[in-house]
Amino acid sequence: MAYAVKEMFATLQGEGAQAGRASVFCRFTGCNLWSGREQDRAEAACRFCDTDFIGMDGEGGGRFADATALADAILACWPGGSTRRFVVFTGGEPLLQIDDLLLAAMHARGFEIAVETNGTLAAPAGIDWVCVSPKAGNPMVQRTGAELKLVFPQTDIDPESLAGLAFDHFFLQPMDGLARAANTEAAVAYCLAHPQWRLSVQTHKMIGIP
Ligand SMILES: C[S@@+](CC[C@H](N)C(=O)[O-])C[C@H]1O[C@@H](n2cnc3c(N)ncnc32)[C@H](O)[C@@H]1O
Ligand SMILES: Nc1nc2[nH]cc(C(=O)O)c2c(=O)[nH]1
Ligand code: SF4
Ligand SMILES: [Mg+2]
Repeated sequence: MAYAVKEMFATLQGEGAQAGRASVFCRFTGCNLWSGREQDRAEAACRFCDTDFIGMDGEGGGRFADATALADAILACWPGGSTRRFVVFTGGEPLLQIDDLLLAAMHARGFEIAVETNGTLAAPAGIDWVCVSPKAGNPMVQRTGAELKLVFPQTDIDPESLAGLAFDHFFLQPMDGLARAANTEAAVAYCLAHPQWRLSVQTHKMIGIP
């Protein structure tokens, strides 16, 4: 299968329990909850997205003909040596495109594989680190994983409704946008009162890296 990739770059994972870790980010084109066009945002199934995932015109983006071609490009992007290789598949919605061939090609190149998903699609087996970030009003199909990272606050999602799911880590990530400061304050207060939850700040935005 061919893969459509918006951009690919080396950076530090900015969010969640892997924050600070050297990574290659592979951002797939397209999402099932928003077209990505600003004129569609107000009516979209997910309305607070902070990401441009349209097209294949970003740094390192393009159409990759098969899993070997994409995996080789990701390896070429990896800045370190032969250990601790780490790829984060994101988007857009990466589970629209990830398949077993791609996972096998990354593992063959010595990569640990992480995925950032909205949880509306089942994750295939073989992903080493599944981060689910549920979106209010949309079905949560993928209900297990390494990390649940809830953008907070979202009307219609009470964190306690998710607190019993089988994840190793539970994070609240303040919703970025005009109300980021107030959302951060609310997330801090929530974590203080509900210590199962930890705060995930988007550290890459603070220090100005992608
Ligand atoms: C752009 S999404 C791509 C992956 C997938 N579609 C998803 O939603 O999880 C990557 C991460 O950014 C989070 N995110 C998106 N918009 C955000 C915002 N305005 N503030 C904070 N986090 C945001 C998502 O919830 C997700 O955890
Ligand atoms: N540095 C960095 N960390 C991230 N963690 C999740 C991101 C995403 O957009 O999926 C992201 C991102 O875009 N940049
Ligand atoms: S599901 Fe993820 S990529 Fe899609 S619009 Fe929402 S935050 Fe953005
Ligand atoms: Mg991002």
